[in-house]
Amino acid sequence: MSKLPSSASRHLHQPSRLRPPGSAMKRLGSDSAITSPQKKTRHSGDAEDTGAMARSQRLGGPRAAPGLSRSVSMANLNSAATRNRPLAKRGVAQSRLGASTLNLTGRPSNITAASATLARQATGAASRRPGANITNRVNSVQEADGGDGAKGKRKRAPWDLKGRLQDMEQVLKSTTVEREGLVAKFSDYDSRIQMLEQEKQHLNQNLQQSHTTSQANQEQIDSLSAKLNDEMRQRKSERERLEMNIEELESKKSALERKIKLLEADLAAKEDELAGLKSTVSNLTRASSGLEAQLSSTKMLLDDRSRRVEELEAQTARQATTITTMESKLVEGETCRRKLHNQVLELKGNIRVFCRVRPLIGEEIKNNGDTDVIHHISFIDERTLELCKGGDGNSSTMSGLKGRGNGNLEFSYDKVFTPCSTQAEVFEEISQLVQSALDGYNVCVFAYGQTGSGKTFTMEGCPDSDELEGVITRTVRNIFTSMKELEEKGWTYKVEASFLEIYNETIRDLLVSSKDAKNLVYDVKLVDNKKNDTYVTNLKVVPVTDETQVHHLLRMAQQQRAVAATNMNERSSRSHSVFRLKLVGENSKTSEACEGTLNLVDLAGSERLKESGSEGARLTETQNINRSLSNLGNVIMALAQKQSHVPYRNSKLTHLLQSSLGGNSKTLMFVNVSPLDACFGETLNSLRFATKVNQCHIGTAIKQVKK
Ligand SMILES: Nc1ncnc2c1ncn2[C@@H]1O[C@H](COP(=O)(O)OP(=O)(O)OP(=O)(O)O)[C@@H](O)[C@H]1O
Repeated sequence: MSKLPSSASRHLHQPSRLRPPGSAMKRLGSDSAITSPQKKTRHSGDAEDTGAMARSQRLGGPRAAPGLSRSVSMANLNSAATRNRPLAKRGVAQSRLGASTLNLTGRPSNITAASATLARQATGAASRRPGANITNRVNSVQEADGGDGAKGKRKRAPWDLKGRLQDMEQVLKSTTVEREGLVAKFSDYDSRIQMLEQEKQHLNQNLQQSHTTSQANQEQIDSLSAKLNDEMRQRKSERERLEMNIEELESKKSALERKIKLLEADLAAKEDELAGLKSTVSNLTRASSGLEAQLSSTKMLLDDRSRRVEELEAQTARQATTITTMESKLVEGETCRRKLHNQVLELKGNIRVFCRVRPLIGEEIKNNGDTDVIHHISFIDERTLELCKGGDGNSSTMSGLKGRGNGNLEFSYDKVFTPCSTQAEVFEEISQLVQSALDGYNVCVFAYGQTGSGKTFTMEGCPDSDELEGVITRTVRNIFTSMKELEEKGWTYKVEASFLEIYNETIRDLLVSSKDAKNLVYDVKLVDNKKNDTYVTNLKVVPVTDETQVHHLLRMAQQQRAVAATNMNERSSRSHSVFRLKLVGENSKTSEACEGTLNLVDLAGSERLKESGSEGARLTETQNINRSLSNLGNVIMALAQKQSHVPYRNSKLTHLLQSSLGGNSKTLMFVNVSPLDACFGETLNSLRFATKVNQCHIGTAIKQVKK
């Protein structure tokens, strides 16, 4: 009995020597926690413990202490053994086993509890008196026997001390035996406890070792974890970088894919183009071979042509010689032509008369019964017209006029233009005459007729219409065109223009404004007393080189002309206008030179005084006009009759035209006739005057050769 407390107390005081089992178990648990499925079946048996150990070893964790599993196995065995023992004995054994097991499982509270139980049992056994215990047992035996009735012994009577002593001895014996058994068991337990202690120490050492190993492993795990974390961070950043790279590459890839698609489309187009070009190249190759063949044939042809060219060049040289000869002949022919031309004109007469009847215009047609038929004038042929006036008895008595006996008068001139004649037709007839001025002749064309008969229309025309251009404009163009043509024949000309008017026997320069000409005196003078050539003092003479310059001068003169209204014509020109071109030519081939003057004169109206109804200033105008016109007739008559004195100086007009009316000039007079029935008398006067002029033979025109 004394051993039990010491043993129990040893157990009670030993836990301090033990490493806290919880920590070991925890380590094991933590080690084995990696394989949690095994943890669930951990306490199911030795095999499972062995498996756990094996797994623990495989995992590299601390090996489970063999003693621990052994103790557990033993505890299990003991527990199985105690199940077959009597209940009283089993309690002590269980307590011990429980203490042992609990020590191994490392639960200090359980150890304390087990130790307390053992202590209580020991204390209880020690504190109980043997006698009392035996008495109790005897009593309990007796009670049990009494209770059974016939089976057990009867309860001893109080007086049966001997019986009772025997019972007590018997109980003592059995108690002693039991005690001995217990002592043996205790000693057995002690030895087992010692063994377990050793085993525990061994386990603790193992545990310590495992702990150390575990710590090292933990450190290793920690460092590995840190490394792993670093590695993972690096991997993560690397992955992020790679993902960014991938994204970038993806975008690049998609851009490249788009580019590839574009390039593919481009490539397809280029391929198409290439195919087209290939076919073009093949076509061109075929064409080239054709062209090469053509080229070789062309080369042959060219050689042939080169030979031909050489032949032609030789021929050309021969022809050039011929041309030079021909040209010299042509010049001779031109000189001859000029001679013949002038001979023809001389034969025609040096003063010629053209008659022109203007058409009815505007209101005149209406007043004529809405017809443009002129009743009193008949056109017999190109040179003859007939004036018909019933009851005009004077006509037949007029000298020089043919009468048909019906009262009609017939007038013949070099040409008669009807109202239908155009400006171009009129000019056609005088173009050869004006060209004589280029040949060195003095030419004078003047228009005579009553106011409103068409003199200005004939000479100047309508400036705004090419079709209605008059004689002056067409003459200027014709002269410049002829000058150009004559250049080929060696002729070069200098042309000078002047434009004047004679108003009330006063000369006025139409190329100078009235303001500029204010203090200038214009007078007609003879260039040379031996000749009839005249000039006008202070008159502006403008050198001209082309048609445009002359047109400019004509426009200027037109503005300057004095135009006054009269009863006969609202635009009646009350002055004589004289446009003069001086043409000086030289022939570089023949060394010929010539000087001609062309006078284009628009005379003032020739109406009679009593019919014009003029008074005052207008009367003076008319008188001056009539005087100059009648003097013109007198000069022509004197020339025709070859009188010794020709009254040129009686009027400014005849004085100015002296050289153009004399024997060395060619003169053309237009007699313009009004179609109006009311103008019959004036028409008759004009036609009579023209007839007189037409009958004159002034003389032979002389070419003015410049020396
Ligand atoms: N052949 C013609 N064809 C058409 N109209 C014409 C013709 N001749 C003259 N005329 C017209 O008759 C009118 C008078 O003509 P113009 O002015 O030429 O007469 P004139 O004789 O010059 O008169 P004046 O002596 O008063 O200057 C003008 O309106 C003119 O346009």
